[in-house]
Amino acid sequence: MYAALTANSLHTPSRSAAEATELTKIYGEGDTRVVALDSVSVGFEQGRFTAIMGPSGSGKSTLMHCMAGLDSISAGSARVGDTELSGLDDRALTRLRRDKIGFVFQAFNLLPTLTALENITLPLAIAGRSADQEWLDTVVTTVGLSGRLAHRPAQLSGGQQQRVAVARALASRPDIVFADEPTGNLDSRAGGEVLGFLRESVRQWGQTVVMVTHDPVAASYADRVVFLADGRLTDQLMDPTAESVLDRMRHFDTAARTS
Ligand SMILES: Nc1ncnc2c1ncn2[C@@H]1O[C@H](COP(=O)(O)OP(=O)(O)OP(=O)(O)O)[C@@H](O)[C@H]1O
Repeated sequence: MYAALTANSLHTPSRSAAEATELTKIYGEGDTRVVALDSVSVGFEQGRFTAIMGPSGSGKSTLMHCMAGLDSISAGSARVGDTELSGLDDRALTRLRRDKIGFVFQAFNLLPTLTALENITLPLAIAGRSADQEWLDTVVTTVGLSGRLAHRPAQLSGGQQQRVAVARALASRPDIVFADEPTGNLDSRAGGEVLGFLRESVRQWGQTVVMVTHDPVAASYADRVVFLADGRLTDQLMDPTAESVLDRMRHFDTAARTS
């Protein structure tokens, strides 16, 4: 039997790069009211790779979107670095996302008319910041894109496009990278490469990464997996392997069927 969580709370002992405290998100009202997150408390440790898992509809994307300032929160708080998100207006949230957060989405979200290099440096250009050339070279080399920088997204494979997206997320040295199903559109080899680069950014550069995934193999690249069910945190696993994640998921399935 796995240890039950008495509180809906998974705080980490050291300083968190981002933290939710009793975070609640409610969509709709009346008959359409959905409690997507129900008083969730969780910290995402600095310089660590955390995966968020759980069944479809359990609130994974909502948690990520609320923590990344992409969605408003209904109650409780969400903090990124020293910034409390709940008090921020749209302008301040945009600035926070631009300056502090890197994003990797399932659908790559590259601009088709720009080259790989232009896509990578676009967030910096929008922020009016010039790229740190040495850092950019390091990132581009690490993700294996040196020979592809002049290509447009349509001239790149899915795996290469997602590597551009990873380089774009890392280029500004953000406080935290949020990745939403980053390997969902990739075959296992390309997916493994992308996960390897995210893992490497944590190991080499102390990057903080938070990733939503359905895939136990993807989750095994993380240092820690937190599990959601019905908008609540149910468990966590440290130093996961694909087998231990699968095992935990089977346990939840059994518990759900017998409860
Ligand atoms: N914009 C919205 N309006 C209304 N309800 C929403 C909205 N976004 C999410 N929900 C609901 O909130 C709950 C949590 O959704 P969420 O997308 O966070 O789950 P998830 O775990 O990411 O699911 P999946 O794995 O299928 O992507 C679901 O019941 C969903 O229907």
